[in-house]
Amino acid sequence: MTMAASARKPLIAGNWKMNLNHLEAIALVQKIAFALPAKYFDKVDVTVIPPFTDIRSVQTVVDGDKLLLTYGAQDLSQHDSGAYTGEISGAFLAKLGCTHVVVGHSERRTLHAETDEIVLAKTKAALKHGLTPIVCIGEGLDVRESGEHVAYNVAQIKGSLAGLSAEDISKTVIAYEPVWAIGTGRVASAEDAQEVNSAIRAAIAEIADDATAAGIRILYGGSVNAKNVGDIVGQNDVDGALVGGASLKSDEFATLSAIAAGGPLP
Ligand SMILES: O=C[C@H](O)COP(=O)(O)O
Repeated sequence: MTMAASARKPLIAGNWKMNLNHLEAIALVQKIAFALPAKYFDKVDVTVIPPFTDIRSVQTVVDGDKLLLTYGAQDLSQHDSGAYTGEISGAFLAKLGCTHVVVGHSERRTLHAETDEIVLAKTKAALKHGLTPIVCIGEGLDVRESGEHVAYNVAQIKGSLAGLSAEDISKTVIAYEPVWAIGTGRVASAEDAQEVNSAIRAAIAEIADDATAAGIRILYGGSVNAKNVGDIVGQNDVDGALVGGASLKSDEFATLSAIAAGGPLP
C-alpha cells in the first residue's frame, strides 16, 4: 500500500438505528453542531444516519444552519422505483441531500435475510444515485470462536463487492462490525479491529488494485465510545467508526469525533 493511514481522512458515522422521531432528530443535530465546531471538519468527516422519517427534518437544519456534518440513510432499495411497497429508492435519498447510505448492516442481514447478493445490488443502487455506500460486514461469535473470522470477512467483502470496478469500489466505505460487539458493550480490541481491517484492505487490493486499497476508508463498528475510539482509530487500517448507541448522545458523539480528528477535546 502506498498511502499512509494519515492520508485517509477519518469518517465518523452515527447510526441512530430505529431511535428518535423527527423532532428529537432536530434537537440532536443542533446539539451535535453546537458541541462540534467547524474547525474539526478539516480533520474528520462526520455523518449522521437517522431513520428515514427524520431525514427531511435533518436536511432542514443542516441546510438552514449551513452545518458541515452530512447525513444519510440506514438502507435503500435495490430498485429505482415501482411496486415495492415500503421500500425507499436511492433517488429519493439523493434528492434529500443524503451523502451516505448504510448497506448490509448485520441487523439487516440477520433480521431481513439480506445476502451478499442483495447487499451488492444495494451497493450498486447507491453508487448509481451518487450516494456513498457504507458496506457492512462482520462475523458472529461462533465464527470468531472458531478462529475463522479473517477468512469469513474477506469472503463477505468479496461477495458484497463482486464484479464492481476499481473506480466504483473506490467510491465505497467499508465498515467491519463484529456482530458480537454490536450493542453489547463488548468492544473488539484495537488489535482485533486492525487484524480484520488490514485483511479487508488486502482483499480490496486483490479485487481492485493497490491504489484503491490504499485510498478506501475502512471503519470499525461495535460498542465504540469516547473512551475506546482513540485506540481503535489509532490503528493503521482503521479509518473511523460506525457508531450506534454513543451516536445518540450529543456530547459523547462530539467528543469521539474530536478524538478521531486528533483533538483537542471540544
Ligand atoms: O451501526 C452501528 C453498529 O451496529 C454499532 O452499534 P453500537 O455502537 O451500539 O454497538
